[in-house]
Amino acid sequence: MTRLQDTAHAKINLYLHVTGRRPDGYHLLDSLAVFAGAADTISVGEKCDRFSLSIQGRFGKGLEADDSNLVLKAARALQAKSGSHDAYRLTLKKDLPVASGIGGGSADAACTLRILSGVWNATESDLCALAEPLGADVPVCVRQQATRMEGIGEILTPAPEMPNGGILLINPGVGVSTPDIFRSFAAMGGIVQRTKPVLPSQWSSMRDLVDLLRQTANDLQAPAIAHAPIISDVLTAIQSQSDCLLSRMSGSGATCFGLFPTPQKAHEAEEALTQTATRLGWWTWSGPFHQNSPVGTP
Ligand SMILES: C[C@@](CO)(OP(=O)(O)O)[C@H](O)COP(=O)(O)OP(=O)(O)OC[C@H]1O[C@@H](n2ccc(N)nc2=O)[C@H](O)[C@@H]1O
Ligand SMILES: Nc1ncnc2c1ncn2[C@@H]1O[C@H](COP(=O)(O)OP(=O)(O)O)[C@@H](O)[C@H]1O
Repeated sequence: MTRLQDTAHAKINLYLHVTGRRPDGYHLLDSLAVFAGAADTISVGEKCDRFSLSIQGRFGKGLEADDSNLVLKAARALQAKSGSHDAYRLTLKKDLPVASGIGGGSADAACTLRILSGVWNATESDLCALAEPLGADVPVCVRQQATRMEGIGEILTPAPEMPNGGILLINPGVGVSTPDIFRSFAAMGGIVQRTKPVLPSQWSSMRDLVDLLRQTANDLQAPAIAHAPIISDVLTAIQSQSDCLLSRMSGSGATCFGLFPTPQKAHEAEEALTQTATRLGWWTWSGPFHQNSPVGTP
């Protein structure tokens, strides 16, 4: 019997500036993270002696359901914090590509914390404290709301809610390692001095948002293209769709996104690219941005 279920949404870095480096090697970032409707799903089933995980979904194959899985890591971290010996059968429906710059694993970890916080009455501040050691992207995924991320991802400031636009996501099926991309970033020249973007209190339209994004970049895009040149082809394919307002890579890649005036325009672009995507084995998704529901209400 399934007791609880929640969705772990794809995180999209609309811009990503690398602004510095900590003594431990982690990079300081300034990034506007938003969430797309595309998501994994996590379900909590029967109570049992030890946490167990079964994995389904298009991208489930190749992902181990062992102790390295961020779902189990998150569940055990919250169990330890709550002092409980209860454990549950967990199921992950993995519909987001793995190691693809949209934080699927981080979203899964945060989603697990949110669902189990309902079981153990953990507070949002408990979740935030547990999120940070699980990965730099996990804290932003706890709330799944438009957020400015700074530090290595732990300094979070609410950002204006997304306008009612559409987003197209394309992943060319090439897994990209985040540490490798940060290493290449340093090797290719490292930090570029940039003016810090000033975000408004709200966006009046998608065009308003895109005007600001045009003054920004994803600093990891060039190093990722050096690892996986196919990313350039994906960006060109998205940009060549009518009504595409902006195309860019998310995170450390290889998933790229296109912004459109409406979800319908994003669907039309996805349809126009169906043949290419099928021929080349690309994963595509189009639709609206995710609008958040509060923590604890799966
Ligand atoms: C680049 C970003 C941007 O949102 O997204 P993804 O490409 O992963 O989606 C994130 O910072 C990724 O966060 P996450 O994937 O959780 O990273 P972690 O597991 O904590 O770290 C993996 C490795 O990436 C490097 N790393 C990560 C984050 C950061 N701010 N600086 C880094 O240098 C480090 O080498 C670290 O060992
Ligand atoms: N539930 C999970 N989903 C995806 N990846 C996971 C998960 N648990 C552990 N991982 C590991 O985390 C790494 C980063 O995965 P992911 O979050 O999908 O990358 P990205 O943030 O680049 O999209 C993968 O290489 C994978 O082996």
